[in-house]
Amino acid sequence: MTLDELRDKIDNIDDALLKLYNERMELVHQVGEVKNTTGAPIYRPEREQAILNRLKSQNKGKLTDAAIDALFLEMFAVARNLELPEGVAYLGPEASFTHQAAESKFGAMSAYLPISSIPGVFREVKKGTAKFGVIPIENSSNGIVSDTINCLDEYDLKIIAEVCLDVHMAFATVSDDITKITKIYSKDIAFGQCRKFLQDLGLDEVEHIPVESTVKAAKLALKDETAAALCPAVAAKLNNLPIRFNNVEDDTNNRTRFFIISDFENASSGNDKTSLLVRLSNKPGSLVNFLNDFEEAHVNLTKIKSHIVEGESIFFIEFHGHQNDAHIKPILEKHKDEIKILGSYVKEIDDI
Ligand SMILES: O=C(O)C(=O)C[C@]1(C(=O)O)C=C[C@@H](O)C=C1
Repeated sequence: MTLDELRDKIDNIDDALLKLYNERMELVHQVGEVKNTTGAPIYRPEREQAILNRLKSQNKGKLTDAAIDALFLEMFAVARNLELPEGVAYLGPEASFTHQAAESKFGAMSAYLPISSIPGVFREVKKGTAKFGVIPIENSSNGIVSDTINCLDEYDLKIIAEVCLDVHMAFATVSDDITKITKIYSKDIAFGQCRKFLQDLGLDEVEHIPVESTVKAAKLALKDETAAALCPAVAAKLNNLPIRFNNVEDDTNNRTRFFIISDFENASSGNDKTSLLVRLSNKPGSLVNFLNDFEEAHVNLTKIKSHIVEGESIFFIEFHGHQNDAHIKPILEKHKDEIKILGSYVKEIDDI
């Protein structure tokens, strides 16, 4: 076939797709009307997951699972915005890793609100300025984010989804001579994550200047020929700062997990994870007794981390399953005075 013939065929398919998209959006609009009468949430991660699973299992074409995710998640985000435009608050600034995590769930069309602190994200969701909040919960190198645990404890909001992102750093500078670099801007945590790279290039001795965000680091490096920034590639691109080296972090498996919080509870998807905060009495064996109940019910515990809130020790616990599953509900009921259920949500990863 000639190029023109191939393009004619593509045009025909695009016309058919447009018609189908509009037909689908018409139905989505009707779903929105039904939900409006009952006050049901627009975002249903478990329904989206079920659609994706069904499509992937019947897929016989060139599309990979990741490609199906990319196409359909964007379409769901557009659909949700047509049902009811809802804001997304995230730990900013723009181009932060949390922003990327937010965009991976809420697509290009959502109204985003960068917030400068984790408690600020919780406040804005609680007030209703935004329907959803996106915050980091843990990083594979740096562990649990205490601010997020504190806020999950303090606020009556639910975890409704998790997102996991590979965290890659770029070394970006306007200088084309690395030996002229006298200072590097980044977030304090990032210098430690890129220590070997800095040593290898003889940049461990130059001044390391910690700033609030890697986006700010990119902005500062842009103004100074003797400076560089360690920042996500998107932050460098957003500021037109040339990237000299990509993926400069020591641990190339560096990953961060994020939570999406809102004011509603998910229904079961059949592939869920649940997060809890647990305050146990200060008696010998109380933790073992608590955990035994999960073992006896064959519940797979995936995480247990102790955390101090105002001098008091609490546990952050996660397990596979939904809080309403028949084998889990009785355990949560038995311990209801000791636990705070933070949410059940579609399991994206087994553990970070
Ligand atoms: O099924 C629903 O509840 C819908 O609102 C429709 C739809 C979709 O586009 O298929 C859109 C948003 C929800 O998150 C899940 C699915």
